[in-house]
Amino acid sequence: MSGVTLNIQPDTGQLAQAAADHIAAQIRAKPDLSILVATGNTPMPAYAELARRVAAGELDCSRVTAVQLDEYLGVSDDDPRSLWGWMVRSFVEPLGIARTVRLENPAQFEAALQQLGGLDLAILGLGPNGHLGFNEPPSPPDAPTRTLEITPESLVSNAAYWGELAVPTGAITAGMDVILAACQTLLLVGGAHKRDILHAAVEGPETPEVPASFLRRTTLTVIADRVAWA
Ligand SMILES: O=C(O)[C@H](O)[C@@H](O)[C@H](O)[C@H](O)COP(=O)(O)O
Repeated sequence: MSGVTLNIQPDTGQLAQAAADHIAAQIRAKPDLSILVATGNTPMPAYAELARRVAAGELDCSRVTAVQLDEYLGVSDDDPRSLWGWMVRSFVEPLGIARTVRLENPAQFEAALQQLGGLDLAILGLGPNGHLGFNEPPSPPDAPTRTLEITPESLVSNAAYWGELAVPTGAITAGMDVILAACQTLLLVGGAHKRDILHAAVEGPETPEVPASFLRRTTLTVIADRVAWA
């Protein structure tokens, strides 16, 4: 079943609370939830709120499986730019998650997902160019898990994460096919600079030029702050 639920929050703090509520409710309903986990800046306050709830004994994530969404090519585990490292530090460890699926290569990843029985939830951020993970435009809905060159626009947006360090130019990403097969998708969007692309994703035509526009084929919840929508 597909359908879009739009949840507009007054500010980024309440966006994080609403996102944590949404994710926590799904974990309570299915404690062995399998979750595709975005890094990037937008979800971090929500992950911190989930970690607070775990530490307070309000939420148990010990049976959850965390699945890696994307990674730069040629970056070792101890490199500060490792997206695996970012996911482990921000989500896996603070939530007490024991099981993970790492994205190493397309064949390994697809086999691991099959063994897992698919994804229950995909937590996603929205690229300024409409990308999901590193499914850069143009990405059709059947774009598979693959390695690719990061677009100049995403190199600029990713530079904000790493200070003086250069952004690697290659990446591997879970495919559009993997994301769109998730039982539910959650798109987290904050900031006025995302307004146009958010409207394109939610209201514009479905097009490979805006990969996020295909999320409407899934059971999609968008949680955004007011400036990203108004
Ligand atoms: O980092 C990731 O996991 C994704 O590769 C990326 O798709 C990200 O979610 C968007 O680029 C939005 O990033 P922000 O949340 O930092 O705006």
